[in-house]
Amino acid sequence: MTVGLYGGSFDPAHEGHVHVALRALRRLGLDEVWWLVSPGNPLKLKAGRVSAPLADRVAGARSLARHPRLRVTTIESRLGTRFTLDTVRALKARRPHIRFVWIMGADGLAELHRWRGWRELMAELPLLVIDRPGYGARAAAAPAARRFARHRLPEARARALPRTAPPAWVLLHGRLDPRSATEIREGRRPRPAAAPPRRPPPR
Ligand SMILES: Nc1ncnc2c1ncn2[C@@H]1O[C@H](COP(=O)(O)OP(=O)(O)OP(=O)(O)O)[C@@H](O)[C@H]1O
Ligand SMILES: O=C(O)c1ccc[n+]([C@@H]2O[C@H](COP(=O)([O-])O)[C@@H](O)[C@H]2O)c1
Repeated sequence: MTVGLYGGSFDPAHEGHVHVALRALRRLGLDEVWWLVSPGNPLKLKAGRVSAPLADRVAGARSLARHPRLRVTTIESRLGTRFTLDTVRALKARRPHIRFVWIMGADGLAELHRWRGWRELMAELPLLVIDRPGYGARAAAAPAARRFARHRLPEARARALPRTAPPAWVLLHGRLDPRSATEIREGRRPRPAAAPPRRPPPR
């Protein structure tokens, strides 16, 4: 079984998140994508940023992630982990038969070198990066992209990513989604409405 781990604050969740999760599901042919609603992004906590309560963020994500292969979870709060490296190691130990892939937007790759143990994380599981307006070039030139340049797979080989030994990563270009939680919180975009159920993706 192959599972994409999609970590985020989801404060609030929006259609950009659904776009990322469904692209990952389809391009990689994953069995499931698990949304890991973070109890607190360590970098945001350090900067003193306060998020909405976890239960509210989970409820918002569930109202959007209406697809049989998308699961919105509170795994990190249940495990008591905050750093992604700890979460991934705990999940791999508990579910040794699952092939995990980490999923993030291009802004995440641009910042990855600020995460605790980011080099070790790259050695734990493959990474899928989905391009995002304004971040593609920064991501491709970021310290993590340079450090792991020789482990980058071409987009055409994205489907092989879940079964490729880490470190391995792909930056997927293509249709971009401009939505962001910051804009929604600042009132520049309306809050997302609950979406109707979706049909399963073509396999
Ligand atoms: N429109 C988007 N396109 C690509 N990736 C996205 C998009 N929106 C969010 N992501 C990715 O989803 C993950 C979770 O993002 P997060 O919950 O922080 O939302 P956000 O819109 O980036 O929020 P904020 O504006 O508060 O930083 C991150 O890896 C982020 O890069
Ligand atoms: O492990 C870290 O040091 C780390 C630092 C920053 C962010 N993360 C994770 O990155 C994911 C995206 O966070 P966010 O707030 O940008 O949506 C989420 O799962 C965070 O826990 C992890």
